[in-house]
Amino acid sequence: MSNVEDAKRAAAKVAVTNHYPKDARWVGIGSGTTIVYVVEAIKALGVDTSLTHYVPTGYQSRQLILNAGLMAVEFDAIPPGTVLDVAFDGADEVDDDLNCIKGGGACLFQEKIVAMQSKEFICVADSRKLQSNLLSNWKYVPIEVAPIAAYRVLRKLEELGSVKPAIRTSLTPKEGPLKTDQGFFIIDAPFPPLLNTADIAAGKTGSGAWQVDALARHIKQIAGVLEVGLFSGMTGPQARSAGGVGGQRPVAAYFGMPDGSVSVRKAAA
Ligand SMILES: O=C(CO)[C@H](O)[C@H](O)COP(=O)(O)O
Repeated sequence: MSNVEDAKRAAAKVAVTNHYPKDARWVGIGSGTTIVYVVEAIKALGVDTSLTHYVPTGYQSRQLILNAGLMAVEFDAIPPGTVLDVAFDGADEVDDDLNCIKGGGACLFQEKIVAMQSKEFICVADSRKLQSNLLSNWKYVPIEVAPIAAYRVLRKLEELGSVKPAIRTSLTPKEGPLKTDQGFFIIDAPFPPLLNTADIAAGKTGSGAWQVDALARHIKQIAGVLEVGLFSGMTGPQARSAGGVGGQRPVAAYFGMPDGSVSVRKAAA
């Protein structure tokens, strides 16, 4: 087992220990390689899961839930008014404000609606994802788009300053664009590193540098965009005190470090 895998497992264990309610009824399960260790940690708790509904964020996530012997309930089968107790997910990068880039695994749309339907969204990752600013190590924003609008969206992204945005292609021997679980395309749009709130407070703007929320809003406004892989704005508790349900930004992010420790970033209340 590599150090990175050990780090993911360690972070998942601490995140689940700290945030999994023992009487959970509705739990969001994200996508990717790290979430596998979250499900492992949930099973290791040894709590009764027979009445718990696990809401997947895509095909891989659903298979993970089913293979663990847990009950999978698709997002559109959640009874009206139900708020998930918690959602766990990985991330491609997390900044000082706990804004995230997601979508490396092409599941960002379902990941966002599950996070936003949850009281608490918890992020689990390894130290490579821990950065002060988004787009430092991970170089592009994944964006889910309607296939018919893909070339128009590419041009609009260039107008926003993206250099060489590209339609993601399939990793399989089948040539052509990768299709998401919605049958949409993913565009990967490189931008320069984004500004965090400390940069804004310090008056740092930088040429062509976007603030996270502002870039997310501008991309979302392009007709043909289903969802943007920038998770920013309110946390779940903030959204609920504003009369909403949940937020896109995690309340806490856990990072497995190379020395075996787990580093935690928590959102301000
Ligand atoms: O956003 C995602 C999928 O759309 C994943 O959560 C993200 O890519 C992290 O994956 P991994 O845990 O394999 O590093």
